[in-house]
Amino acid sequence: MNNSQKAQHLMDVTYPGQAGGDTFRLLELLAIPAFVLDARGHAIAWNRACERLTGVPRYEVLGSANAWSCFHRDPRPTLADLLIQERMDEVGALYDAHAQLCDEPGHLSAEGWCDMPYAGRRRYLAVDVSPICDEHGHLAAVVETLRDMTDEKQAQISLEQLATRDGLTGLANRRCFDDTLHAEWQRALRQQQPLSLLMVDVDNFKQYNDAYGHVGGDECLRRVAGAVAKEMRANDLVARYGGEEFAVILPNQSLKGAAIVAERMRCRVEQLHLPNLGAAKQFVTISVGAATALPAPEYEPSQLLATADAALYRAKHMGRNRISLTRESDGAA
Ligand SMILES: Nc1nc2c(ncn2[C@@H]2O[C@H](COP(=O)(O)OP(=O)(O)OP(=O)(O)O)[C@@H](O)[C@H]2O)c(=O)[nH]1
Repeated sequence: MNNSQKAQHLMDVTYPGQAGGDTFRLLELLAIPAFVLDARGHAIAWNRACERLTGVPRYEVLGSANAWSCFHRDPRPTLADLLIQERMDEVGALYDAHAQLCDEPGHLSAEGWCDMPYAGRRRYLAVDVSPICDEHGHLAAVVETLRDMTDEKQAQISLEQLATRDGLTGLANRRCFDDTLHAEWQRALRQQQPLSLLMVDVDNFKQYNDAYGHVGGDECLRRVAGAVAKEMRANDLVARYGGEEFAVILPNQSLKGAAIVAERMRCRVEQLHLPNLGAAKQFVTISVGAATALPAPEYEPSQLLATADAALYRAKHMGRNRISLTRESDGAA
């Protein structure tokens, strides 16, 4: 039996007497993972490549409405399900990106992360769906083809990280900070919410470098960065602003809340107990300036920065290892 006879035999066994058997046979020969759902959402084809991608053999899927469970841990429809159930308005919420494949309705592509619970590794899949209609134009089935784009996606994420991360500490870099501050300022303006900013500076760091060398200084910056970042919530951003200075954006946070975060950071760094024998406290400490603004069209984010900077300067002036908050006289923010 040659390969094509073998494939034919396999399809006859798998889909005995199935209408559209030729289509399914072709599908089986495809190197691209593909499956077909009928108009009720039941799987009627599941090719070899799809078995390899998902780790699920066809006999476990065919005839069931559970194709989704081969891709996701929690219940959620495949793109083919969405097309069958006429729920295309949900595509945007379920996938990272999507587009119409051609002018004809129902031909769609989308991409996003899938858990792949049986294959055992998350994968970023690009998915295309196309409807199959009967002679009356009614939807009879939907073909879904899949491409594993995990390597490409990871390369893209790494590139984005290179562009937005600080190489020494792994925190957001200055460019990312500037972009985020601008975006958060606009959001706070639209939503009329407060925006808080912390400027954080390592105390007596010149002495630290002098005592422990530049390599020791770098390690110290990494430890301080880690401690500062531990106080962050999901929507906050902590960045290396430059040298031994860090900046923290706290969206929708009052000055009182910002002061609490700042004090927690100060304590956390102090508790690292990193020796700095040249400093008064004998340990590495930080000073923090906090400022809050309710953005208005006549103000600029740079004013908030200047106010937080002034507060930081005051904390240094008052003896370091402390936080200082905005005062009215510090400016508009
Ligand atoms: N190891 C290391 N040192 C850095 C880095 N960036 C800046 N520095 C050093 O940080 C020190 C900052 O010194 P100063 O600006 O005088 O401030 P300070 O000694 O911390 O004094 P106060 O801020 O007033 O408490 C300088 O010695 C810089 O060379 C870095 O990436 N790695």
